[in-house]
Amino acid sequence: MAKKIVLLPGDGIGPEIMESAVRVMDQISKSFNVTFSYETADIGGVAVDNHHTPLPQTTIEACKNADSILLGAVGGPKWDNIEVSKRPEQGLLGIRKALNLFANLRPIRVYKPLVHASPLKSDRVEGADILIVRELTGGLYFGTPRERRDNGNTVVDTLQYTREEIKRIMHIGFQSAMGRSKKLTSVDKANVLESSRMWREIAEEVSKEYKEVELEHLLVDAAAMKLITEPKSFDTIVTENLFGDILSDEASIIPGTIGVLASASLNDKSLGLFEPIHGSAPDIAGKGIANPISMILSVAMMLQHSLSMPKAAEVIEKSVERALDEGYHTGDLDMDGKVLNTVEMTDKIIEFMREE
Ligand SMILES: NC(=O)C1=CN([C@@H]2O[C@H](COP(=O)(O)OP(=O)(O)OC[C@H]3O[C@@H](n4cnc5c(N)ncnc54)[C@H](O)[C@@H]3O)[C@@H](O)[C@H]2O)C=CC1
Ligand SMILES: CC(C)CC(=O)C(=O)O
Ligand SMILES: [Mg+2]
Repeated sequence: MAKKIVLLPGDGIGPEIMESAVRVMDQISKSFNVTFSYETADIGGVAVDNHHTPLPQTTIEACKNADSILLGAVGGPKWDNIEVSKRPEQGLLGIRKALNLFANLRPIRVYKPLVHASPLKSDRVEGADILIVRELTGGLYFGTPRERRDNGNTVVDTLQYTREEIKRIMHIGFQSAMGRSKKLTSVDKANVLESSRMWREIAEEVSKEYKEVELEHLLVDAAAMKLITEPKSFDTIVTENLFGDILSDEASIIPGTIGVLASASLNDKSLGLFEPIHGSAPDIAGKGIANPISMILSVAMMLQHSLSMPKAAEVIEKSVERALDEGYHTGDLDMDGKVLNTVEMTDKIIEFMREE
């Protein structure tokens, strides 16, 4: 039976790189003799324009009935000054909450050809391989109250976590570390924040169930520095929502561009949403030059984590690596070789997929 994939292209470069994703899926379909059926739905700014809300109920329903979901990106200057509940970003936060996608996996791998694309010294980045496990449905992005008070002269955001929310993401952190090199760095700000002190306590508690995993704690400010100075000292990182958001964008310096970083957002069932870690890149939207690799590797993560097709995921990863290895890249990467646009880069990757 056909696997039902909901496509949420969103805004800015979202639709441009989603086209690449669908072409790659079509190739997988041919090579592996599987059928995908696609349903496209609105989210973010495009949904505000078409439905007056960044997350229409029809989009939530389509996602709930899907085998898996791909998302491009949301947001852009057009919607920066509308009322908060209608901001495109609320659509993304809303779908994460509606589907309980609490575990966000953000791998940072330096493909060999990217070693010299990084602004960091190559001996620091060669072989770096990090997985950031980011809590995705709690913390500052969701806590209430969040409001202006005192005639607009005071502002409140709320950082709230329950014990259960921390425990479940900690288990994902430890389980991920078990499948890798058994080292887990829990990142917090326990010298200042009560929420971080509870985070650290729970990390210690849960670690008793994973005796083989070496657990270390790192304060987020020091972690931000060490990620750049010693990226290879990390294996798996587990952290709360805001810290994970910031640290993963920072980590894009390691492979040299945010345009190659993909992610999986998973719940406790088997449903997942797969998306690049970057945003809608309004500065390059409409020019056809976005790097499609972040989206194409999100397809690979979907095949791996959601559709039980690890071989197909491998074909995509190998083809991406080969394209980069042969010098083909988009303009966001500072490396030797041939600069291609989004469509040409996708063509190259698909050409190599056919040869796998
Ligand atoms: N998951 C999502 O949908 C996210 C949405 N946003 C939204 O996106 C909009 C723009 O946010 P920014 O802060 O500019 O972050 P951004 O991630 O969109 O862009 C940051 C920089 O990275 C570049 N970049 C990003 N993706 C690229 C790709 N695939 N290829 C080549 N270059 C790429 C952009 O051109 C820009 O210079 C905002 O409205 C923001 O709220 C931001 C982050 C995540
Ligand atoms: C709501 C989003 C714009 C948050 C974000 O930047 C992300 O998830 O990477
Ligand atoms: Mg972000």
